[in-house]
Amino acid sequence: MAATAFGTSDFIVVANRLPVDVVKAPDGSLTWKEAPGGLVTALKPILSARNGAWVGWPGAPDVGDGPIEGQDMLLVPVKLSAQEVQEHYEGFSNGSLWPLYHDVIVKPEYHREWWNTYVEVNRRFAEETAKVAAEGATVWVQDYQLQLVPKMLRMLRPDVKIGFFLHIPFPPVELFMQMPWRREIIEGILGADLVGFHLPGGAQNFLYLASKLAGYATSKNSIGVRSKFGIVTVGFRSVRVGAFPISIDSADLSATAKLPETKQRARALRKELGTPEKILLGVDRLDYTKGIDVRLRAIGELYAEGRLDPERHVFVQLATPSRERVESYKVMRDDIERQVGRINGDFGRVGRPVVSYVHRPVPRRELLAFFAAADVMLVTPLRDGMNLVAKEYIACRNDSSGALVLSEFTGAAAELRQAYLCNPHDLEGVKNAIDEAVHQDAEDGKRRIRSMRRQVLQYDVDRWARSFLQTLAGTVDETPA
Ligand SMILES: Nc1ncnc2c1ncn2[C@@H]1O[C@H](COP(=O)(O)OP(=O)(O)O)[C@@H](O)[C@H]1O
Ligand SMILES: O=P(O)(O)OC[C@H]1O[C@H](O[C@H]2O[C@H](CO)[C@@H](O)[C@H](O)[C@H]2O)[C@H](O)[C@@H](O)[C@@H]1O
Repeated sequence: MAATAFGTSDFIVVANRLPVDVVKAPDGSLTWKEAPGGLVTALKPILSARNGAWVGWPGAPDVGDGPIEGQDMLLVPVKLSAQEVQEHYEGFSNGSLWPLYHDVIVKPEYHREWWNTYVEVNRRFAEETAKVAAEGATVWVQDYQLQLVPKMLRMLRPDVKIGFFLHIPFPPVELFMQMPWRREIIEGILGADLVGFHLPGGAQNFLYLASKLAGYATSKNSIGVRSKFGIVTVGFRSVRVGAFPISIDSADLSATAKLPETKQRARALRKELGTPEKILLGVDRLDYTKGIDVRLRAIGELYAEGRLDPERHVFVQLATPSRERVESYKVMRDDIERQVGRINGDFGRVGRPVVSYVHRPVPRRELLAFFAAADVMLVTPLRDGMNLVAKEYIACRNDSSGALVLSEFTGAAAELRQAYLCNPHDLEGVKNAIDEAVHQDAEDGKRRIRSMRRQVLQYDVDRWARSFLQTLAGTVDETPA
């Protein structure tokens, strides 16, 4: 699959963001920087290997028109005005859909203007994609920001094969029914030939809604892990619906973590942190779904109860800025920074904070050195579609040392059963999981990490993409579960 000489492509990823963001320097010049989040981490190696095209928003309002060659792929920018960014991205995508699909952790807001702009922006994405898709191309539409694109694209280009993958949880019917435009969303997604979710539960929720809300006939079979799927009959078409848990480029991460320079940097980090006995680490986009506040509360109480020792145990939280203009994100940032200050005030000393907090993205190599240095990784979301960070940490533990504390409310918990699993709503449970992980028996710890490494190294991002794309192409067994 490749971009053709005529500016069209036979393999296209359509995602809200391009894999790089345009940044405007004070002198007006434009540069590119890596876009945040797991969707980009996962899809970049897939598209580079296939030399396809990526249609997406460039993260800035005023980039030039037309496709851009680069990054082993054709980048097709969809320009959005400031108002469209506000109403489509910050508004409907991250003020309505994101909280609704993440268990209403904050209250979703529903505004007709946001919805109207969501429809318009989805239409623009569909039109741009229709222009660059070669005859019979495969188009893979990504995520909640673009749920109407499959249907719109099918109307414009009935010749292309359309896949849709949702990177976040798909909620149960009781929550989804809140959505004022619920039927339009289900119909939009059903424009695809194949609809993928991380977990069988999301696929089941979707099948149920397609039948009960939109009245389509669905296969009654239950969906198992990976290649089993259900069917929705839409007119003369069959739409397959299944679970495809995403993963990471495990071998590449493992190899980079093994490099002498990564190990050296990991040793240097330990020194910079005051050579503690144990380093605890959190790595997240600064998002209220990630449970950063929960882990800080747990750590504060563990220091207060003497179960963690400020002289021997330090915590590092790396937080990438995210959706900073959305009010709930501002409120959460203030809360987290207040908690960091309080814990350091109570338990740190001058020149030796117990919590080191960084509010900016860390370069990839540096991040891997942190994973290699961390004795205990804390992943405590209140809800998360998958959570690639948990898998990245495991891939970097080449000597099988370390421990993972993992929320049951992540997609990753379905695969990483040997983690110290916890319920993020149960503070004592989170504290106990952290305590156990910090004080684990070394041999038991190795057994756990080895077992998780087998899973992560075997089922990598390439297998994820291949299993989705082969199902879309109809080259795998189509017998439902
Ligand atoms: N502070 C950070 N610096 C650099 N990369 C980060 C940082 N926080 C998260 N990342 C990267 O972003 C991705 C996050 O993916 P994931 O855990 O699936 O959650 P999400 O996509 O919701 O942000 C991972 O590849 C992770 O390594
Ligand atoms: O584009 P942003 O608004 O900056 O947000 C970043 C991405 O966040 C979400 O990531 C999800 O995808 C991951 C990979 O499948 C998954 O592991 C994680 O659980 C999800 O939260 C979002 O879904 C993406 O669209 C964003 O680009």
